[in-house]
Amino acid sequence: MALQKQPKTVLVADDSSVIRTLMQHLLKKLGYRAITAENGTSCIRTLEEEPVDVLLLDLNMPEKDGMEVLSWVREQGMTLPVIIITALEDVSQAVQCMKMGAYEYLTKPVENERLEIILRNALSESCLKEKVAVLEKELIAKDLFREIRGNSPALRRSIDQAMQVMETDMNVLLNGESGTGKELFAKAIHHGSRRKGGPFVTINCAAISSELAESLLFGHTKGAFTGATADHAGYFEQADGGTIFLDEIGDMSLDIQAKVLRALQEKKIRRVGEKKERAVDFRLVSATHRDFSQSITDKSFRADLYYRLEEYPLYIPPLRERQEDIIPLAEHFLQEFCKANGLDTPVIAPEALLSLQSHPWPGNVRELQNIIRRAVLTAGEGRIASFMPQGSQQKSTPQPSSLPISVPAETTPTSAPVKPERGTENQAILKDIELQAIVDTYRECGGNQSRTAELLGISRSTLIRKMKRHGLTRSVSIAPADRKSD
Ligand SMILES: Nc1ncnc2c1ncn2[C@@H]1O[C@H](COP(=O)(O)OP(=O)(O)OP(=O)(O)O)[C@@H](O)[C@H]1O
Repeated sequence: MALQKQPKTVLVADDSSVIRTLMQHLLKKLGYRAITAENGTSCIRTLEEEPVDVLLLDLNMPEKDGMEVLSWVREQGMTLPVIIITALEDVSQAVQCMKMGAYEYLTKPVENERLEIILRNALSESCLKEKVAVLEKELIAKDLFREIRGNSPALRRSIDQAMQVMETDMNVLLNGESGTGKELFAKAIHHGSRRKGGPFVTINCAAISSELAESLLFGHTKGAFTGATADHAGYFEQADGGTIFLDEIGDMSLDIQAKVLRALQEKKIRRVGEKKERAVDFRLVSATHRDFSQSITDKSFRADLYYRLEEYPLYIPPLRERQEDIIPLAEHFLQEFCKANGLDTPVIAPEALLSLQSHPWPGNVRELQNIIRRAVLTAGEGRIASFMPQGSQQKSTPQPSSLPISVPAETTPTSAPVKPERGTENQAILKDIELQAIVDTYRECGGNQSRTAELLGISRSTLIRKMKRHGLTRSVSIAPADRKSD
């Protein structure tokens, strides 16, 4: 069933009940929804309470007159067209109204046909303006978030939320695994805020010792402690007028947490060794990969600070939750790295691309970026045949006990050997990747060989040969309890 178009709402503000009734009648005939106000005060109240598309405004009204209403409309930043309808033609008044942003100035009596045309034009113009404003906003957002590649629904949701909050001054808590792009989000939020002209100061809380934290965050005066040879402004002061980004905030000591809470509540800080307080105007964006509920339960993180930090919680999904982004990101990193280093861009073999999609990416986008860079450096003949697992992958590499198919210990995938000859190294890596791809796909297909072969793009007999070569037996055990029985 087609949705019915909602009629546009026209507010008629006029102290004459005759005019209001006549106008209401005419507007209804023209297909508009007409509402009325008998003076300036009730006109403003109506504008505050409900959406109005056009305002037909009389100038001479009791309480607040039309000019006052018009200036209130503009002060509020309302963009609706205001059509002045007045009894007396007064050129200087008309000029003043137009200067104040009125759409049209008409004198009574107004011909019905004329009013009809003016209303239609005013509405289509304001509709056009709205569309331009939406497009402008989209363009700005595209530019702000252009560094954040990927178009998966999960990532788009995070970007949309960041766009909603960026123009406000709310504290944002970014939550996501390491390497998901939290810092990129923090930067985009800063650049999309009214503070964009101010500084963006980043601190990794995990990287500063608790002894130094106070002085680094809040500054110190000369002589405050041994080695304090000069006055020093801390990170909060440096962020004055801008945004402070506290990365890994879950690693902050309880002592510093109390001081950060105070700074957030009072918007004032005190340098170490100084009595007076200094006012600082900052917005706080913080990030963590932790589950705070645990830290709050075990009292390693203050609940009151947590609630302040997460005025707006923003979740950044791990790469494995946005499969659609893996290949576009890989291609982007490939182009970017080759361009930056003046290298020819190699092509990626289809099986290598496939292996990217079956990897769980514990190091997220950072891991993908590193793997692509390393693959470019080791690519032979302009072709990336396979990807080198990163050191961090070791953790995620399935061990025999966690595999759905039995793998002899000596053939368990490993990360690259420490420093073998290049040829041997590449062979070992290729072997690892192949084994990994087979194991992952086999598990995904619930032990169905034909389906596994199809997904891997090889024949069933090749799959069986490869499984034999890697020492993989066909005894499949999908349930964890069964695994050891192979
Ligand atoms: N969507 C993305 N598009 C392009 N590059 C990305 C994207 N996400 C992350 N990166 C890149 O991955 C790397 C890690 O990103 P970033 O430092 O923002 O992650 P993080 O979540 O803050 O990590 P950590 O928690 O370890 O500090 C950076 O080089 C960043 O440029």
